[in-house]
Amino acid sequence: MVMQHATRPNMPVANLRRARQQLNSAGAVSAELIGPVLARSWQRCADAGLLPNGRSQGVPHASAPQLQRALVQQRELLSHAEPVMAFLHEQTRDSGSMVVLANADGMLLHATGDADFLQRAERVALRPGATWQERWRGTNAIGTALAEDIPMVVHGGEHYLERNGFLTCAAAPIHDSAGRLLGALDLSGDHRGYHRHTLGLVRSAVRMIEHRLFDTRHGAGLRLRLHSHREGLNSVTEGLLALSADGWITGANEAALQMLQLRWADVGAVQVSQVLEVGIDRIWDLARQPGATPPCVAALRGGPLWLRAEPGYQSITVQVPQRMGHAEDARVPGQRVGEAPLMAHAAEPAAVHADALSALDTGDAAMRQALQRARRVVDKPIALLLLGESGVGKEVFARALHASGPRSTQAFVAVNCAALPESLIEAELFGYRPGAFTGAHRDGAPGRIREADGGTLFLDEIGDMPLAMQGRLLRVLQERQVVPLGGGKPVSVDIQLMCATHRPLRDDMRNGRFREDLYYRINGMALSLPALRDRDDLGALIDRLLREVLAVPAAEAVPGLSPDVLRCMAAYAWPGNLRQLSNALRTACALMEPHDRQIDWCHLPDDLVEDLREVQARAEAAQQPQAGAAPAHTERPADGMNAVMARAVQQAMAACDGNVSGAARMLGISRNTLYRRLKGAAASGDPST
Ligand SMILES: Nc1ncnc2c1ncn2[C@@H]1O[C@H](COP(=O)(O)OP(=O)(O)OP(=O)(O)O)[C@@H](O)[C@H]1O
Repeated sequence: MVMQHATRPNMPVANLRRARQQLNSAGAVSAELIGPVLARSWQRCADAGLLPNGRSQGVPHASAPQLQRALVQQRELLSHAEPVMAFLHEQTRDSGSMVVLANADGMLLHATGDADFLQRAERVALRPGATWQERWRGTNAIGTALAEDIPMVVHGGEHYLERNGFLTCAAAPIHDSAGRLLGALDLSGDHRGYHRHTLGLVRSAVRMIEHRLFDTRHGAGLRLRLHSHREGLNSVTEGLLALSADGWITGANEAALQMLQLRWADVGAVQVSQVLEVGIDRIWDLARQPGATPPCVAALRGGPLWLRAEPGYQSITVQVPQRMGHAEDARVPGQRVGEAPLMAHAAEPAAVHADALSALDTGDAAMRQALQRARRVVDKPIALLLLGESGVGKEVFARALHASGPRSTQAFVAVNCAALPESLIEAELFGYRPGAFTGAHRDGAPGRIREADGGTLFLDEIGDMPLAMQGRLLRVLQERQVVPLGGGKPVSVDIQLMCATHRPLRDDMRNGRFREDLYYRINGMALSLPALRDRDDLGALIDRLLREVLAVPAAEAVPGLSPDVLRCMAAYAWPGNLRQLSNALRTACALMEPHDRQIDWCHLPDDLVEDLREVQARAEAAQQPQAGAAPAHTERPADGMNAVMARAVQQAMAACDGNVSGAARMLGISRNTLYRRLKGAAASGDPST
């Protein structure tokens, strides 16, 4: 099979042709012909059953709501990548190219580039929402860079699928400061425009993104910048280390790992004094003298390095006015005694992140009370226990609290204790040393508790944790140290603990299913989140969820629900709570046609329609004097349709601050109809309207 397209000079077309022939006849390809990386990739594609000249069947493409969800999940990456992508596009403008960002699953999140090339790229689905994993698109820079976790160029005929042979692409993986793969950045263009500096440009852009992510995550704490040349400090090629106050390395970038000859598994497990000839006290001294000349110190496993230390905004000393409280009270966790926080900086993230908690307040009294109580302990080391039925939003609540607190720039690590097999929980939580057990990764793993160091550990479904593991967890919480499986030195950890369960944990404790000592450790304060059927803000909640799904700003209208549907929803028991409501609205948005003005029965998932129709039938039957059917679990007892409608009207009016037009839009009815309903309610003496 002969590929049509040219390749770059150092990969002879003849080699590619022979490698194709080998693959066709022997099912295997020789690394000598095309290099080990490409050979491995082609082999994976062949093993996945891809035909070089075929069309792949069933390639996944995200729907608008799925893409929206992926964008929300990766909003931090996106917010840092977008300006860098714009910059990269600026550098390559009019060269017939485009810049693409993909998540770790190879789904394209964002693309920008020259209009004519964007159009050509559309033809091979190089656009947001498409998946560019190797198994669907064959060897390509994004998919292969992610699979191999290395920066790489895939040029012309090196693409496994013939139809991608017109492209030349350079991509590099993006990592966070713990080494987790977040996605890849790619620059694609016509293969005739190949330039050998393209990969260098992409790598620099990725370093910029990783720098920005690092600063956001670790800006509050002590950091070191490293370089083998003094002029390299503060450039994109510098090494970055985040340090705990007592000198543990808690985050890094790849350059720092290379300079110090460390691996990602060493992050959280190695002290700075083990790799650099400098103690933590000297680093703190340097951090307090921002203008001082950077010193050059010996790296214990490499050449000398210039370094600059930065204290982070939590540690900078300023005078705190007395009326703001005692200086001691104003101290941020992790801050050293005798220092007070720089209020201007500390207040700034607080103001930004307070929105995360406020956004959860859509008017329900029980939820508001839980939020207010949580807000009071947000900056205190109090373990929080969130109680409530499945799907009420316990994890969403925990994330919002983390985002609103002083640890917001640090990790939020969620572990679902019910989802892990008992045999894996231990390794997952506590980490393990190389070779600790059969099947262990050869580099070992730091474990989720250490990944949460400096941030928040969220243990979901803690009630399902096996008793033996409860004992180990208790020891970690008491001693604030983790010992990885397979032995080794205990590693200190500083975590804010939040736990959640839908189980009656007190009962479990009384009948021996849950350790009493652990119960009191994790329950510094318990908050119960209301079930959706007990909330009185359904209208406002729906409005907020729709805005989120459709990414509509507050000032613009979102489609309303048909009055019929809303009435039934208000009377429904919602066994799956907010998860069920949110999924139903996502489905509805995906099924709406551009001309649909409101969400109606035809847009809802079938099983929900079935339940809601049952609610409707029972409510109508209840209005007939002789209809005696007992209400099913799907219906609120004694709710006639009029009462349901009155409540829906009341909620909509409250959500819109009494604005009749807004409430009518939310209910999907005309203003006149709403006035009629308000009048009717007043005449019938309904106190709620
Ligand atoms: N306040 C909210 N705003 C928007 N969506 C929400 C909110 N709360 C919950 N959801 C939706 O409900 C889903 C479930 O939320 P979450 O995982 O926090 O619930 P949970 O109570 O922790 O559930 P479980 O006990 O099953 O783990 C979320 O993925 C989200 O789609």
